[in-house]
Amino acid sequence: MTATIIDGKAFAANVRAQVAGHVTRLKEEQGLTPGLAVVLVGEDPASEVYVRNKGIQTREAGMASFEHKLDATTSEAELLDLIGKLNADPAVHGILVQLPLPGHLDADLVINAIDPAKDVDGFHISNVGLLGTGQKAMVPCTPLGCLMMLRDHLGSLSGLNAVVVGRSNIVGKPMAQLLLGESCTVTIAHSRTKDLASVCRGADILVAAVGRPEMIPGDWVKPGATVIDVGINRIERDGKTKLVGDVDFASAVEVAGAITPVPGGVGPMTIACLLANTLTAFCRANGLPEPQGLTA
Ligand SMILES: Nc1nc2c(c(=O)[nH]1)N[C@@H](CN(C=O)c1ccc(C(=O)N[C@@H](CCC(=O)O)C(=O)O)cc1)CN2
Repeated sequence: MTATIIDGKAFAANVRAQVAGHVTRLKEEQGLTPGLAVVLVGEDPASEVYVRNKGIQTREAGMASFEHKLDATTSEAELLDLIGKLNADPAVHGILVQLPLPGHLDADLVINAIDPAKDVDGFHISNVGLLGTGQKAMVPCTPLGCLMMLRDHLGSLSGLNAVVVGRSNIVGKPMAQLLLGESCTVTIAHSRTKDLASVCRGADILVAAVGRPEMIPGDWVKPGATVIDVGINRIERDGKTKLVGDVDFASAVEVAGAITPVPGGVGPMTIACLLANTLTAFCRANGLPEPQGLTA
C-alpha cells in the first residue's frame, strides 16, 4: 500500500484564498483592514526568510503588514516598549515576535507582554490556559494547520488513538490539547519514552515533532495510520543540503494511509494559519462573526 500524500502547499493556498475572500468582504462591508505586526530581532537567516514570507503573504491576503526589524543587540526594555506600542495601536490586530530570540532576551517575558487578544501565535500564557481548559483561545499556527489537515482527511477524529512525539510549547503540547478537544485518546511521547516504537505503532494519528531528522521509520507506523510530520531538518546528503522531516518518508509512505511530505506538508500551513488567526483576532476585536473553518 502507498499512502495518500497530504498536499500542505495546496491546502495552505486554499486557506490563504479563504482569508483573502473574507478580508475583501470586510473591507467592503466594514471599511476596515486587518493588520499584522511581525517583530524580528537579529539576523538569523531562516527567521529572515520566514518573516519576509509572512509579510508577502499578509499583503497578498489584502491585510496590512507592519514589519519591525530590530538589531541583535536590542535590549529587553526596547523590545517591551515596541510591544507596548503595538498593543495600543488600533491598526494592529495581530502581533508576532519571531522565534528564536537572541539569547539575552527572555522569550517568555516578551511573549507574555503581548496583548492576549492580539497574540496570533497563541503562545501567551492566557491563551495556553484557555486552550488547555477548552475555552476560546488564539491557537498556535502549526498545530492549528495540522488539525485542519487531519479534519479534512479523516472527518471525525473522535475515539482515535493519537500519539504526539515531542513536547514543545510551540507544537507538541498544543497539538495534544487540540487532539484531546477532538475526543482522541492522546499520548505525548518524547525522547525518554520507553519503547517509543511500540507507542508509535499504536497510533491511528501519528504527529512527529521532535526535530530529529528521519527518526521515525516506517516499521514504527501502524498500517493505514495518518502521519503528520512537523519536522523541518536540514541535512547534508550526497554533497547536497536537503530538507527532511522527523519521519523517514521513503519507508513510512509504504505503510501509512496518509502522510504529509517535507517540504510541502505542515510548513506552508504555519503562515496560512497565521493569516487565519489574524483574521480571527480582527473579527473578535470588532465583535464580528468568526470565519468558519479557519479556527480550532
Ligand atoms: N513566532 C514564531 N516563531 C516561529 C514559528 C512560529 O509559528 N511562530 N514557527 C517556526 C518557523 N516558521 C514560522 O515562523 C515557519 C517554518 C517553516 C515554514 C515552511 O513553509 N516550511 C517549508 C520549507 C521552507 C524551507 O525551504 O526552509 C516546508 O516545510 O515546506 C514556514 C514557517 C519557528 N519560529
